[in-house]
Amino acid sequence: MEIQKWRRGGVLGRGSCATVSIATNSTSGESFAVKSAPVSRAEVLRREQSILSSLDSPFIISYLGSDISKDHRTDQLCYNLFLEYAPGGSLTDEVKRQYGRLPESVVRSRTFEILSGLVYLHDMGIVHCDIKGQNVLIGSDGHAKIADFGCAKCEFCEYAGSQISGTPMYMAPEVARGEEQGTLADVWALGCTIIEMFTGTVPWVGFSDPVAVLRQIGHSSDVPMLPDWISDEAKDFLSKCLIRNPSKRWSAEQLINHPFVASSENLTSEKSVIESWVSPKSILDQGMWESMTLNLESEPLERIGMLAGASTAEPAWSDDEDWITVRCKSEDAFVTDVPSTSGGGKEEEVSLAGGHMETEEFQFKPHGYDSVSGNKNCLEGGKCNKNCRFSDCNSVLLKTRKELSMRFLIGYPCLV
Ligand SMILES: Nc1ncnc2c1ncn2[C@@H]1O[C@H](COP(=O)(O)OP(=O)(O)OP(=O)(O)O)[C@@H](O)[C@H]1O
Repeated sequence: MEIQKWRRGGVLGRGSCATVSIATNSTSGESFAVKSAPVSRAEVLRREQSILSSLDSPFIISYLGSDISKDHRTDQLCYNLFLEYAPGGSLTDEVKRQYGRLPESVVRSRTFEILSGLVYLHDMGIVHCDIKGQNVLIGSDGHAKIADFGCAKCEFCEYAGSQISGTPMYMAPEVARGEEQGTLADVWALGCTIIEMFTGTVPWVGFSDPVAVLRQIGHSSDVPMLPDWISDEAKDFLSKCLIRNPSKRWSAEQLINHPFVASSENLTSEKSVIESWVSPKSILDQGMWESMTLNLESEPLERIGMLAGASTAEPAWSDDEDWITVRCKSEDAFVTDVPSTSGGGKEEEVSLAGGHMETEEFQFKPHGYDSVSGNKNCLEGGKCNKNCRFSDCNSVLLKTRKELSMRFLIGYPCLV
């Protein structure tokens, strides 16, 4: 359904080129994500739109439309890209929730899903150029979906894209040397993402300097170290992804038949769907230089400059939205009364419960999204119409006053 009237909710994340917020379709009541940037700086978003709008795969985040709106706070025109909302956050978030290591069975099915997305993209003549845990989102169907096409190159699109781009830690040797960035560079990055799923860390460890890591990737004969506890099948799969010479590296199409993933088609279990309903996170805890996306034109010094700039990211929550400050009265049971949403900054009391909250004072903003029943509103006019348990009403977002980088969903115990 075309999205004509919609309402912007709280910020889900901020990247280098855009802010992503949750939004509600005023006609259907359904939630979706809106990725916005000022019109004057929306070139990357328009490129993303031109690529995403031609795609249709369960393993790629769905495009729902776009428009231009006026930001009432700044009076600026904003370009908005409407996307399927991925309530499970990113794959990096999923790894963190599992204490930094996904079980091999889950790694297999996530790998199968990302690989299926890559086979589809490569067949369409598209190179993603920035595959990593942060750019894979977990959808409401429990599937991993490739997102963030801001760096993508497309053979047949209006915006072909030519420059080398991506995230240093995930770059293939030929990319780090600035030579080429084709579909096989996505396969190398997939190998790095699998290491991230197994270990919870970036593939190259012990580097404090992006130039050193680019030099290591581009000019040594090393490949990232494979975890020693994984199966031989997993090691063999990774060894095919992480071949330094791109002409010898396996393609996504070859890898989809590898025994590591061949049997995992239906492995995304009900459990992982349920586990995927969790708080989207701040980007601040992902602000390490290792994971920054860059558009790398050429020189190391320039690259460092870009990294330095990128690391000054703003907090993922802005204070100019109409959050309401509430005080936690009890540590048990229900949201018994959600105060009205009128008036940002107004302090009200609310009874909260279930799971410990480490702070007593926080802010919230209802979005009317119920994780149990799907897209139905469980909040009407700021009142909870169901006496939702925390876990029933997943999109009431909370944030602490003192730590802007933290946020919670009602229903989730402290995730800090
Ligand atoms: N469809 C979505 N559903 C839920 N959360 C999303 C969605 N799209 C993006 N996000 C959140 O917003 C964050 C930033 O989004 P995204 O990576 O697309 O922005 P970007 O500006 O392109 O980032 P980058 O700096 O990597 O280029 C993501 O890491 C994720 O947490």
